[in-house]
Amino acid sequence: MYKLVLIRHGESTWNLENRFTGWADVDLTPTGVTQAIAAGKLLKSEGYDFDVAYTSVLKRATRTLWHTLDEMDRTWLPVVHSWRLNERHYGALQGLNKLETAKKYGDAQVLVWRRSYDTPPPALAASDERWEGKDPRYARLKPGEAPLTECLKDTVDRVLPFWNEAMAPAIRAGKRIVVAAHGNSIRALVKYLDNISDQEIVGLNIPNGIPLVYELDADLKPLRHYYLGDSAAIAKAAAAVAAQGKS
Ligand SMILES: O=C(O)[C@@H](CO)OP(=O)(O)O
Repeated sequence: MYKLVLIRHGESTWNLENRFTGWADVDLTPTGVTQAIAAGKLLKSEGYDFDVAYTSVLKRATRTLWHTLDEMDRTWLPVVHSWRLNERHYGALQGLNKLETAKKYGDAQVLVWRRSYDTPPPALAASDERWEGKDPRYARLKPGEAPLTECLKDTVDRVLPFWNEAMAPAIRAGKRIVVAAHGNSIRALVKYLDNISDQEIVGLNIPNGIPLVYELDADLKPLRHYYLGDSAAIAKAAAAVAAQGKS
């Protein structure tokens, strides 16, 4: 039996301001730092240890990982960054307030933009100064790989090659891995691992900074999964994420 630990980054400044974030590279809030430290303490106290860590190229996930590993006295572990673990790109919604957007376009439209499997939010123009495609961290991407918007299906399509080519082989080789990523890149992975339907995935929300453990069989099929920590607090945190786009 293998174990895989997934952690959504701690609260970010735009989580706090309730803004659509996507590939915008915002930092953790002090609460977010506290959550990441608590995740490390919890993992350590429950006897978890890792051989390699994976994260995105965004600082809210990277710093979450650093704080978590620091608490575990594992800052020396190899850390692999991939843009494929980035948050789902939020297109032209990036930077807008979720509540104000719900008041303007309605809760139903915002739910489609936030959670539908295959309807992307309106795209950014490549000429828009908010577009990240020209940032040096994306210089090695092939033309067309840096998105202008993404639905969850697009995120699944770009996360899976990284799962298949990096994470799954590492797990099979006996490496204990931890992944610090984002609400929707984790939803993409969970959808694939648990074979969740396009309809059901709409209702799945990942809370900030709480380790999600997957136990996998020899074929990397999930046997069970669970969050570490207080289940009532975790359910409340997931419900709060679901409510962010309601007017
Ligand atoms: O804004 C975002 O990029 C994500 C995660 O914070 O939000 P949502 O839960 O609306 O997908």
